[in-house]
Amino acid sequence: MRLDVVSIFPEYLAPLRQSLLGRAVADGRIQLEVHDLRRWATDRHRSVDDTPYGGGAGMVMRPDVWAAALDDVAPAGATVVVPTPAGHPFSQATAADLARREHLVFACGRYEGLDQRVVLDAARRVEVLELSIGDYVLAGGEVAALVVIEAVTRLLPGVLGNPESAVTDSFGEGSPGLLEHPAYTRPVEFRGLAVPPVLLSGNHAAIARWRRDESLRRTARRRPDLVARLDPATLDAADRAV
Ligand SMILES: Nc1c(O)cccc1[N+](=O)[O-]
Repeated sequence: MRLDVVSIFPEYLAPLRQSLLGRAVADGRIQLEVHDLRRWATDRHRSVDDTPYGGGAGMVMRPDVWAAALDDVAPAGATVVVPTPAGHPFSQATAADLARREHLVFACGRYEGLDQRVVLDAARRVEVLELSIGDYVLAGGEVAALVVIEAVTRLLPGVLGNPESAVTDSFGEGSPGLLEHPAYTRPVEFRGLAVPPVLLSGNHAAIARWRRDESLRRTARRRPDLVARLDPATLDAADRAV
């Protein structure tokens, strides 16, 4: 997979060269290039934004600068991802879809975002996905791009240390639509808090049952919206008793 990220703050993307992803980049399993949007600015002030038509607060990022950048960085076949609070909700399913693509280009906006014609123009020749990672206000798209890139690249074969955890995590492909159960490690007692005895029992069936019950309880408490989406056919009698 090739990743290109365009931003006026390229240094924001430095975390992409750390940890497992950084190792995949260093050994060439993933190609990564981060671009400073101001490289495509044309005036002597290297400006990238302007006042909004129709008035209102804030500044809008200029279409000429962004279009020139995407013309260079997003060839035919690439998928352009625009992180924006107005985007389609990003989910694990979206991450799995993006993980199957060859070339992702992240257009990280600032201020009030990109002139909409940047999206409309790019969409004439490549797929453009406007995605939101959540209903809260960020200063720009860079942090959202980091979230999406991590969620996507950890699904790529050979990038994640333990492929199994990509399946068992909350929302992972192996997860039945439930939040992950609580996890414990040594010591068996810590500050007066003990590990649930079932986890020490060696009884794998009982451990699996406890973990499922805890997932159901946690999901019912924290994410009733996920419970409402569960397929009743996937719940057995023991589930219903939780
Ligand atoms: N929420 C938000 C934002 O405020 C700015 C850029 C991107 C996002 N987002 O992807 O969710």
